[in-house]
Amino acid sequence: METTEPKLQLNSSRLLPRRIFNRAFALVYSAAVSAVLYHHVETLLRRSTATFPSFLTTLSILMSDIVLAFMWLSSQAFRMNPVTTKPFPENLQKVLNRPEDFPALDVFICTADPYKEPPMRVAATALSVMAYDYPTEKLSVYVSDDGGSELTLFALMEAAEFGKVWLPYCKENRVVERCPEAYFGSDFAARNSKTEKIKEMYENMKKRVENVVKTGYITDECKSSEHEAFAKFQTKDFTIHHHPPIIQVVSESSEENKDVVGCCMPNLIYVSRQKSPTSPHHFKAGALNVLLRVSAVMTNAPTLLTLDCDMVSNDPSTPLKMLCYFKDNSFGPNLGYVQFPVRFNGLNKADIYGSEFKRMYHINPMGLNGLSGPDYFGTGTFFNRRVFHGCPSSMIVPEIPELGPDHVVEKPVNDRAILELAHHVASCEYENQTKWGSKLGFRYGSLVEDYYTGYRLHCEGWKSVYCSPERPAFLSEMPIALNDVVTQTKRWSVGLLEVALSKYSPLTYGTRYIGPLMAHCYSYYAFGPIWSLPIMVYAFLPQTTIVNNISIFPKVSDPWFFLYVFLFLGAYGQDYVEFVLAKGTALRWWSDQRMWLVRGLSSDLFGTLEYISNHLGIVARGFNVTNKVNDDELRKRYDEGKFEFGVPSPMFVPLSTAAIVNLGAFLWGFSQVLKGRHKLDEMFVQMVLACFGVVNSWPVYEAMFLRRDKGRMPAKITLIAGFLAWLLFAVSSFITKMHVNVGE
Ligand SMILES: O=c1ccn([C@@H]2O[C@H](COP(=O)(O)OP(=O)(O)O[C@H]3O[C@H](CO)[C@@H](O)[C@H](O)[C@H]3O)[C@@H](O)[C@H]2O)c(=O)[nH]1
Ligand SMILES: [Mn+2]
Repeated sequence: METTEPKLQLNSSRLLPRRIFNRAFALVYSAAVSAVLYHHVETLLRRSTATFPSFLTTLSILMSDIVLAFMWLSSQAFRMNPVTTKPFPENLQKVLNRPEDFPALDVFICTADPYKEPPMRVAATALSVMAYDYPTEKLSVYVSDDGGSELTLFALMEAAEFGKVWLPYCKENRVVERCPEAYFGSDFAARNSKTEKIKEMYENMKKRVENVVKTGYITDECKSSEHEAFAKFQTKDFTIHHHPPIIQVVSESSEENKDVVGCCMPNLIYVSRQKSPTSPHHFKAGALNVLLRVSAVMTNAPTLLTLDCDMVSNDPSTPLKMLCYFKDNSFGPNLGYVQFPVRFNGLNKADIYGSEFKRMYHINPMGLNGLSGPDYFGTGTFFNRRVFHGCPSSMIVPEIPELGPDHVVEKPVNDRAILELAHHVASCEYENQTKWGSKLGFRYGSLVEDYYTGYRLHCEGWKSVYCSPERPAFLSEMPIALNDVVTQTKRWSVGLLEVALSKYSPLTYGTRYIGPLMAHCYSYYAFGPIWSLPIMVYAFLPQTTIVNNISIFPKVSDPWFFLYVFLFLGAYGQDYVEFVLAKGTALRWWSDQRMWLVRGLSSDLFGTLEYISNHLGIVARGFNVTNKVNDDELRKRYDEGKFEFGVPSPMFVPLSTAAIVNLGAFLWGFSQVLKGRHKLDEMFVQMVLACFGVVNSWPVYEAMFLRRDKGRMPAKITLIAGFLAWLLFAVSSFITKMHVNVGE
């Protein structure tokens, strides 16, 4: 009898048992949601004869609850089929044992501003992936520099030199932290003379790079042999917004370029695409498309990895884990990308800004795993290059054969003809009258090009996998000042609305192409900015009515009251349980829900306004790059768990006003109850909401009245917020009195 070799399992998937509970709960909860909506409509019809303010109040509550119900419904799609997966790289090694068996891998790293994104950090990211446990001759790292800065190029040249020592050292000593900064700062760093020597080399290189960044130019003695490379930046009229394409092979994978033990080095290529004030450059998506083309011409690896410049590798075996999916035939040829989670370094204990984004980066992707797969996070993603060339069943032929996914590159990266073509495909005009950005490559039209591209790929029929190994594959950093945080999420809000309200809206186009469940998942994000409406209403309306002695919710003895209790505790309870099951702490959960409220009152609201003004042509769209430089004082305050206000940002006004309004309403209501003028059972729901607002606003009060450090709330914002709160109370009581008088 014929014996077949047992097939080695490359990965396993597990359907989470909680789906049964989720489905049952969704059924019960949807009955409760319908009941409450019915209740509102009924009240509204009854009140249409009542005074205008009370009609308006019920209408606002109804609209808010419709939004909450819609968001709740969309979020259920994530809960129907959660799946986790696990790769088995040890089995893969038995299948692929010769370097030739590995597919080539092109890594894309994007940077855009040497002052917001320190070149040293970009260099560390590049080094951490150059040191992957992967055949070096198969590995190419491309750095896209939208900042068009010689400082970044200088840092990469230094990194390439240091890499010749660092790569063999890592492999010899089986170092896991292959970002030198992380390794030398950790307790795992070996203590011996060789390590000390390498550490000193690293420190010296860091000093050189940081010095150059501080002075802003590269002195002649810093420049090694590559004089001519820097000359490209010194041409007349060179600016960030206007310059020719610059492509520089910093380190070449060749016989001549070896590390200190004689092994081949990976390719490291610097790319700064051409910029011109008259051509749209489509931000990061545009940069990635240039990298797609330049890399196609130079190496054309079938697998790609996209990384933000601040996302260092934390596990050298990640590419093997990725191959456990791409090499597994059961996924079929439709597997488009493998997404690893975004995890963060240096968050404070309570993660005050909810920077972990547990729901977006961890809980929801597990839910998507049981459908067509996770959305694309923009970083930490391995792609099959083929996805950028049309749907799985029919390939779109590119303008020139060298850009096709099957094209074989036969010349070295430094070949003259290759370099010439690479410069050509990195020019501004190249994309005119082509399908790049619409049918080819990363998609244009949204500031969240990652979300949008992933969505369009799913619509074309590609699938994806979310793989979250125990040891984080990558580590990134998050902004630690509130203004930076909400500026980042404001950009996301604008980008999401651009998708939600386009002809590719997940609700319409999505439902047609990816089915209702996936479409709801994508809608949940796309329409996310409308959280702002119910949050604004619930932050101000019940509070204002307390002060005007109007009861707007069922009283405690009313059976409808219990419905409210169930809806509130049910949603919060389920959210809490999921958060804790995803290894969250109660403290971090609290911060997470608070940030949801903060975003509703700042970035979601301002993002919506920005979207509207972009649309009307009042303000130009822009990608505001997140600041990645923080001073020590700010870091210290963050580590102590203090919110950083500091700057007089307009985005702080609504949340400061809400803080004052809630406190005012709560104190006033409480005193009225004590004096017997308010009946507590009639005002109970409103008082609970105001109290909830007060508890959530605690850091705002501290920043307004108790703190003296630089991160406190600017007096200007406190004054404006105080005035607005007063105005709200005054106007509302005027209207109420007027209508009472009219009614009499
Ligand atoms: O014109 C641009 C603007 C940005 N970037 C790069 O894009 C990356 C992300 O920018 P960042 O300012 O860090 O934005 P974040 O909001 O932190 O990034 C998240 O959101 C972005 C979409 O808004 C995604 O592109 C990112 O992958 C995702 O991590 C960085 O490496 C930038 O250098 C460019 O290359 N060109
Ligand atoms: Mn970022």
